[in-house]
Amino acid sequence: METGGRQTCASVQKNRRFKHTDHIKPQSNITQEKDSDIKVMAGEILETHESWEPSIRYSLRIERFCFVGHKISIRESFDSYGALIWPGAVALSSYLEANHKHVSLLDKAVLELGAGTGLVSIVACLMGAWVTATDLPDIVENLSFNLSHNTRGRCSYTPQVAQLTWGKDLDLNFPSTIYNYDYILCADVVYPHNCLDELLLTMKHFCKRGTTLLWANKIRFSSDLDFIDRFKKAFDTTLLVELPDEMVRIYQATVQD
Ligand SMILES: C[S@@+](CC[C@H](N)C(=O)[O-])C[C@H]1O[C@@H](n2cnc3c(N)ncnc32)[C@H](O)[C@@H]1O
Repeated sequence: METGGRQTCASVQKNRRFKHTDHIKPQSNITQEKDSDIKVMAGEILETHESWEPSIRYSLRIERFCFVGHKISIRESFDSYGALIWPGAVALSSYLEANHKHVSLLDKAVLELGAGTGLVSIVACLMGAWVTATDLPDIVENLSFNLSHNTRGRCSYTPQVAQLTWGKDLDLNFPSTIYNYDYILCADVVYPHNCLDELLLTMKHFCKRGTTLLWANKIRFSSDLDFIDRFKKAFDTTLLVELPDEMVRIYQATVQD
């Protein structure tokens, strides 16, 4: 059965297998690129990112993937960062599928931050996890649709969807005494926005002893590298994957000893 990625670019995605690596390449050659996978025109590395806006230039459509032996169709929407499937989501989904023995999600409690259209949460759910996918209030309707559409009748656990604005009311809505997760998943949550402090705070809130955080991100800007420095100071981190062509890295983080 076909497996492993976006069906519209199967030759690229189908046989991709990610392996653990300790190697990291310098990012000095990050340049402007057109990412035809997600139809977003990313800007070049900037010292400041005030002028950066993604240029979304396509019509509403369904993206089709095949992961863990299941066909997945994702309904994208308009006018929001959470309306598109970003490269980090494809990379993290591929990583989870390829490393299912190392990262066993079976019967694990999984939380996704900034889930967007829901691809990563769907893959985690199909791998047997009890998943809560979270995002901003405006995003959760399409997120719920995609999760429900792709997991109904296929999964042991019905995925949950919750509104979660980074840094907001975490102790109130997600008190650590009640909400404990085995895995926190994040894909392309770092890009030029003014909530990076709140994002790191939220990662720290959920990543407790016994939790593993997996974060996949396309590295575009100097501000992304700054966040990586802060991320490394906040957690014990390992670079699991680096995809130079896609400029995507996947980090694993656990609480510091
Ligand atoms: C670049 S998109 C990535 C979406 C998805 N993870 C993917 O890789 O396809 C960033 C996501 O973070 C969410 N987000 C941005 N700011 C947020 C905030 N302050 N609180 C919660 N989610 C936020 C957006 O709504 C969006 O879904």
